[in-house]
Amino acid sequence: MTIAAPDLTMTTAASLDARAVSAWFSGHKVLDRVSLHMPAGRVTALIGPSGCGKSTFLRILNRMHELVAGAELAGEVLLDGVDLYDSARRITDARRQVGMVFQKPNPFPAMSIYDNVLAGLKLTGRRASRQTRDDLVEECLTKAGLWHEVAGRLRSPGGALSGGQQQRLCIARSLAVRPRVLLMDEPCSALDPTSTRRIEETITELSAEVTIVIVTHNMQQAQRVSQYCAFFLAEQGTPGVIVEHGPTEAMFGAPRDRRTADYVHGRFG
Ligand SMILES: Nc1ncnc2c1ncn2[C@@H]1O[C@H](COP(=O)(O)OP(=O)(O)OP(=O)(O)O)[C@@H](O)[C@H]1O
Repeated sequence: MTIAAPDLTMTTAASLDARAVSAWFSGHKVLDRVSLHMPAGRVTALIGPSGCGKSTFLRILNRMHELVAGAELAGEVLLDGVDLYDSARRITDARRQVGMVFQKPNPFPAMSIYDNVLAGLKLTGRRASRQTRDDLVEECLTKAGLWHEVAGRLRSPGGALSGGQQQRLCIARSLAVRPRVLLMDEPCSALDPTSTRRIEETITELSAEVTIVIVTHNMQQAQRVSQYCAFFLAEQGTPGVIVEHGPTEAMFGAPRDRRTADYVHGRFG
C-alpha cells in the first residue's frame, strides 16, 4: 500500500489571524470585514444566530470557501503570521495544516476503522512502514478518545460505529495529518448528550497541541470548552460582523454589548 509517511516530529499549535475578511456568494455579501485573533493552543468558540456567517468564516480559515461556485472573499488569513492564501502555498498544504471536522460524522463507511484514520495521508503519496502506520493509528485514536473502544476491531468498517464514535473517528482522521489548527463546525449537533460530553473532553485534551476553532449553537458547550469566544451577528439583511469577542468568561459574565448579553442569555437566536 502506498501511503504518505507521516512526519513524526510533533507539530505545534499555530495561531490564526483573520484580518478584514469579507465574503460573498454570487455577489451577495455575507461577511463584512471580520477580524479575529485565534490564539495558539486555545479553543475559540464562534457563536451567533443562524445565517450570520459562522460556517462561511470557518470555511475561509482552511480555504474551503473558494471551492464553492460563485463564492468570493477579501482580506487576509494568517497562520502563525504567514498568509494562508499566498499564491506560493498549495491548497493541500493549507488543508493539511488546518483540518476540519463537520457537523455530521463523515467516515468512509465501508473502509476499516484503521484505514479511515490513515485516509488523509494518501494525499502526499510517500511511504510509511507498517509499524509507523500502526503507531499512528493507535496514537490518533487514543487522542480522539476512541482507542479503548475499537482496539480489538480495527478491521471493522467505520460505518459500523455509533454516531459519537464515528465523530471521534473523524477527529482521529484529522489528527493523522498533524494539523496545527482543527476547525469544528457544530461537531456535536447530531450526537446524544453522552457522546457530546466525550467529544468535549476530547476537545479539552487536544487543545494543548492543536488550536481549535469551534462553531456551536450550544451556549453551555461554548462555556465548557472555550477560552475565547466571538459573537457574530447579521442584522436586518446586512452582512455578518463580529459584535464582540474576548475571553469566554467575560463574554458570558460581563458582555459589553447589549446584543451579546441578549444572545448569550437566550433572549434571541
Ligand atoms: N453555498 C452557498 N450559496 C449561497 N449562499 C450561501 C451559501 N452558503 C451560505 N450562504 C449564505 O451565507 C449566509 C451565511 O451562512 P452560514 O452558513 O455561513 O451561516 P451560519 O452562521 O453558519 O448559519 P448556521 O448557524 O445556520 O449554520 C447565509 O445568508 C446563507 O444563506
